[in-house]
Amino acid sequence: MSSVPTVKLNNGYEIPVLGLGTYKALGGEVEKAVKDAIDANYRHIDTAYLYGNEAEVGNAVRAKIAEKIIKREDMFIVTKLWSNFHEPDKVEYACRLSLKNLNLDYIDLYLIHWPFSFPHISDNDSWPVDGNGVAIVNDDIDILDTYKAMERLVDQGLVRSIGLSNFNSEQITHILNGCKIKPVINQVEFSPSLNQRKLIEFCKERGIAVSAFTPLGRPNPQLKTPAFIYDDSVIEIGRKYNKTSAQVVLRYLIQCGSIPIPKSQTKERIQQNIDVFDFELNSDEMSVLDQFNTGHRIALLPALKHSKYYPFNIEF
Ligand SMILES: NC(=O)C1=CN([C@@H]2O[C@H](COP(=O)(O)OP(=O)(O)OC[C@H]3O[C@@H](n4cnc5c(N)ncnc54)[C@H](OP(=O)(O)O)[C@@H]3O)[C@@H](O)[C@H]2O)C=CC1
Ligand SMILES: O=C1CO[C@H](CO)[C@@H](O)[C@@H]1O
Repeated sequence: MSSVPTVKLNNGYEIPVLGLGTYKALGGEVEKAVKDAIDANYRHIDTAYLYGNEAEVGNAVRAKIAEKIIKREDMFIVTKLWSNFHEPDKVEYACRLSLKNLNLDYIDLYLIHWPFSFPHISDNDSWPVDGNGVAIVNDDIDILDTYKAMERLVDQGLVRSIGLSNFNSEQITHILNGCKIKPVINQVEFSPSLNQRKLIEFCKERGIAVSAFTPLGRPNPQLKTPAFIYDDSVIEIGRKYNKTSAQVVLRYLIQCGSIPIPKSQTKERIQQNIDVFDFELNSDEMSVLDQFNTGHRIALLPALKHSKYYPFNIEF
């Protein structure tokens, strides 16, 4: 089994160009998925404090280290600061909670999960709402102040790299204008229906890599959505290379310059999703995939539209 190609980040660390997503994968299932992924040669795992599965992800990684299948330094573990820990003096506390959950000595990449923030009511009140069920935001915390607290985690050796997630171009600029340590990555939703070419170009010019979440658009076999998974033109391209439409899509996203993190807890799909390094789409085939760009966003979080840090009120 050959290793997955890597992308060199702006601080010199390398990240495998494809990773395993874990949102909604819980308990024994996620532990098994991460073990299956490591056996299938994944070395990059994406989790978050919000997902409530850091402990299981860490268990799987440590089990594979104990089996001598991997060493800690072979793995690239990503987790994220949730929005109720944006107060600068809460950031180290949150990071230590994640480290404790993972039961690892350091995190490879720690991301600010979203630019908007919530008040910290308790560690596990992740989506505080008022008496009418309306989201409570805390717009008094400047994302740069949160980011500066993240920088201190690098200085302390708790995390190797820091980055952003769901940040738009203006928010990235705000960070770049005041930071000491450049973010290495902005993790955003990116699939053929939400073609992030402008944001990728913007990030690339500034030395920031882009990882692609919800890369498969969360396929629904009953509804046959998203179209790019079930469309005959994509299935046809797959047939030419003996690949599924999901593999064609992941290949497309990699060739667009992103780092996709498809989630699966099904062994066969985990194996399938990483088996995308023995073919290349030509420019006509890339154009077929480009045609699915409707701008449809799954992670829209409309309840937060009124926050001054909501990222989707400008073009990119
Ligand atoms: N930073 C952020 O705000 C966000 C980050 N993320 C991260 O990105 C990851 C991926 O995104 P996610 O939203 O989970 O969506 P995905 O687009 O990765 O879709 C996941 C779904 O696709 C199914 N699937 C996986 N592989 C295949 C395949 N080859 N063929 C058909 N179906 C398949 C999975 O089923 P099954 O598991 O049953 O195999 C699951 O139901 C998340 O898990 C999370 O780690 C996601 C959203 C937001
Ligand atoms: O990581 C995440 C998983 O998906 C959720 C909803 O679609 C997002 O809100 C969240 O950021």
